[in-house]
Amino acid sequence: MMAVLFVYLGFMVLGIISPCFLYRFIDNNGLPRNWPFVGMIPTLLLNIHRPHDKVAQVLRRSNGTFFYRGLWFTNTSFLGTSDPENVRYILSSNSSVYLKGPEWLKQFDIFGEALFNSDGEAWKCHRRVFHAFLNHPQFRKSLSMVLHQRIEEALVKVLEYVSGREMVVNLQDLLVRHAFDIGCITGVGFNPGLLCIELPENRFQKAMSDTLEAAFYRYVMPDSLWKLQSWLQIGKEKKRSDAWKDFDDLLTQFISTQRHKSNKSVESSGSNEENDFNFLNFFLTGHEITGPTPKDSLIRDNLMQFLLASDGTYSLTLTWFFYLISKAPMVENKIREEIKRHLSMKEVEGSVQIPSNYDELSKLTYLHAALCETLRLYPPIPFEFRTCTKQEYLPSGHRVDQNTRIIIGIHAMGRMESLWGEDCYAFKPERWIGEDGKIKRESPTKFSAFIAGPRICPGKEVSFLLMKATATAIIHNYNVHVVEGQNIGPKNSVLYQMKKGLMVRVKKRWS
Ligand code: HEM
Repeated sequence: MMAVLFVYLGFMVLGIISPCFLYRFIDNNGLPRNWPFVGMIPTLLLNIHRPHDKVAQVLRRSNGTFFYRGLWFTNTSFLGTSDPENVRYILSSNSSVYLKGPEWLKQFDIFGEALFNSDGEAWKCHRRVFHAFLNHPQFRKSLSMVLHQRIEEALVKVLEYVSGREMVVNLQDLLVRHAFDIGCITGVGFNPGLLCIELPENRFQKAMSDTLEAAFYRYVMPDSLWKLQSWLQIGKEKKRSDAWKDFDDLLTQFISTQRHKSNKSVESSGSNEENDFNFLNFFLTGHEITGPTPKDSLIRDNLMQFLLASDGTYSLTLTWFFYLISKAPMVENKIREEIKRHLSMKEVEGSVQIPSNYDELSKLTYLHAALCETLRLYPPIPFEFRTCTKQEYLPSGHRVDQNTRIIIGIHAMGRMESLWGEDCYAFKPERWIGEDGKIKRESPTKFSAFIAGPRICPGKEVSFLLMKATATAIIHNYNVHVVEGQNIGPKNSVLYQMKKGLMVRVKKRWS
C-alpha cells in the first residue's frame, strides 16, 4: 500500500513538471508499460480521470485483447477484451467456465443472493422467476398504465414548470427520478414521488450511486487497501457502509408495507393479482414459479437489484441520448417527423401531446436506431466482469489461468474501427437501418450493451418501450438546450453516468 502511495506521489510531481513527458514515459506507444513491482499501476493512476477512454484506446491498439498487470502479490491484474470471438466464447459458448464468482461478490455483496449475483442452479431459479414476472400478461398492461400516468402527472408537470420559468435543470437527475418512480411502482407498488416540482431528497439514488462507485474502486484497488478503508470507515468505503444502511431501512419498510397490504387483500378477496401487480407482490403471494414465499433477505436482495436494473440503466441512456441529439439537429428533426407520421397523440396539461397508444411506438424505426446508436457509444453498463474457473485458451490465442479476472469492454466494443468502421466515433443512427428500411439486427457479441448468451438482459424489450415513450413525450413537445461550457464526462463507476449530470434549458415548442 505504501509503495502505491509513493509511486502515486512521485508521478504526481513528475506530472506537474511535464504531463506530456509523463504520458510518453509511462506508456509505450499508447500501451501501458509493465514496471517492476508496481506493474501497470502508473498508467492506471495517470488515467484515473478517464478509465473508459483509456481502456478503449488500449484495446484498439492491442487488437482487442490486453493483459493488465497490477501490483505484484495482489489480485489486481485482469485480462481485458473487446474481441467479439472472445466475447462470444466467454459469455455464450463457454459461459459455464466464466463465472461471476467471489471476485464479483467482492464488488457487489450489497446485492446479497440476488439473480445478478448468483451462478449455477441458484441463478437458473432466480432467472425463471424474473422471466415469469416480465412475461406475465398483467405486467405489460400495468407497465403501460404506470408509464403513461407518470409521464402525464409528473414528467410533463415538471417540464411545464421549468420551461415556463426558463430554469436550468439537471436532466440526468430528472430522468433518474422519473425512472425510479416507475421502478418503485412496478417493483413495490409504491410511488415515492421523487419527480415533482419540489425535487425532494433522493436517498435511494445517492445510496446506489455511492455503492456503484465503491464497486468500481474495489475492482482496481488491492484488497488490503479497500479493506483498511472499510475498517477505518473512511472515503468511498464509508459512503458504501452508509448506503448499505439506507438500503436496508428503505427496503425493509417497502417489504413490510407490501406484506401487510397483500395479507389484507388476500383475506378480503382471496386474490389480489388483478389489483396490485408488482414484483414484490409476485414474490410475496407465493406464485407457483417462486415456490413457497422466500425469506425476507432474498426478497430484499432481488428487489434492490430490480430497482437498479429497471431504473439505473435506461435513464442514463436517455440522458446521453439527449446530449447527442442536442449536437445533431438533423437527427432530432427526423425523429420529430417520424413521431408526427406514426403516433396518435393525446392532449394533456398545457396543450402538451403525449402518445396515446404504446403499441404504435414500435413503428418508430429511426428513434429505435438513434437509441441503439446511443447504447453503442454510451452503454449504461460499460464493463462486464467474469472470472475464469479453469486454465484454457481464448479464441484470440491468449492463455487464461484459473482465477484470471476478465473484463469485457462493452464501452470499448462500441468504439472499435474493426467492428463499426472508420466513423465509429460518429453518432449515426443510419448505420442501424437496413436497405429494407427496417432495423439491422446486430449480433449481441458485436453490439453488447445488453450482453450475450444465457445471461443476456431480460429487460431489453421493456427498456426500449420505456425509453421510446419518455423520449417521445419530451422531443415532441420541448426543445432541450444543453447549457454551454459544461465538462461532460462519466463518473468512475460500474454504471456509465455523467459525473455532474447534464444541465439543460427546456423550451416549449408551442404555447
Ligand atoms: C437501456 C437499458 C438496459 C441495459 C443497457 C441493460 C443491460 C444489462 C446488462 C449489460 C446486463 C448484464 C449485467 C451483469 O450480469 O453483469 C443486464 C442484466 C439484467 N438486466 Fe438489464 N439492461 C437494461 C434495462 C433493464 C430493464 C428495464 C430491466 C428490467 C425490467 C432489466 C433487467 C435485468 C436483469 C434482471 C438482469 C440480470 C440478468 C441475469 O443476471 O441473468 N434490465 N442488463
